Amino acid sequence: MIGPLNHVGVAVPDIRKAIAFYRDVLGATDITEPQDLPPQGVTYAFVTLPSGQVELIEPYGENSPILKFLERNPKGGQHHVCFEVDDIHIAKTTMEARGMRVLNEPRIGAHGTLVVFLHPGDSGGVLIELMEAPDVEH
Ligand SMILES: CC[C@H](C(=O)O)C(=O)SCCNC(=O)CCNC(=O)[C@H](O)C(C)(C)COP(=O)(O)OP(=O)(O)OC[C@H]1O[C@@H](n2cnc3c(N)ncnc32)[C@H](O)[C@@H]1OP(=O)(O)O
Ligand SMILES: [Co+2]
Repeated sequence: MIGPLNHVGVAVPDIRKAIAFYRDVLGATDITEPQDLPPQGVTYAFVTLPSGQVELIEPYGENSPILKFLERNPKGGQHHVCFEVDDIHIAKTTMEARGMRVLNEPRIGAHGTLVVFLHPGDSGGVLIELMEAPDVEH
């Protein structure tokens, strides 16, 4: 059921500084313009490296879910990993059946498909995002 790793999420205090680092120091390519995603409380941008994408996320708004993370990690840090699934609804019920706390109802994520998050307390301290793979026929 769990498909390929889609991206590694990195929380940052300043997304444009972070983009400059990934571009100028690491040579990232295909860098997207920062986009606000108010319902998810983040501003995000994707940078591409040979092994895949890094998603840079900066808090958006006072209720951003990453504000406390950045209070704990003021310079930013590795925040989550995101795996693709064919059907987010099946994935959600399967994860719940396997004892995972799913933190939200499926909602649109940065790639424009439905996503859910698993509570890191159930997944070895790693925040896991599941996203419905783009271009999957339903
Ligand atoms: C969706 C758009 C985009 C995309 O790709 O499409 C994104 O990925 S945006 C990513 C930002 N959105 C989210 O992270 C939504 C899901 N996250 C949450 O609901 C919260 O961040 C939550 C519940 C994971 C943590 O909330 P909060 O930090 O406010 O609660 P606590 O401080 O009480 O933390 C509880 C417990 O979890 C540990 N924790 C928190 N964040 C992380 C993390 N990123 N990785 C691992 N562990 C994390 C924290 O240390 C606490 O642990 P404890 O042992 O209980 O002290
Ligand atoms: Co993500």
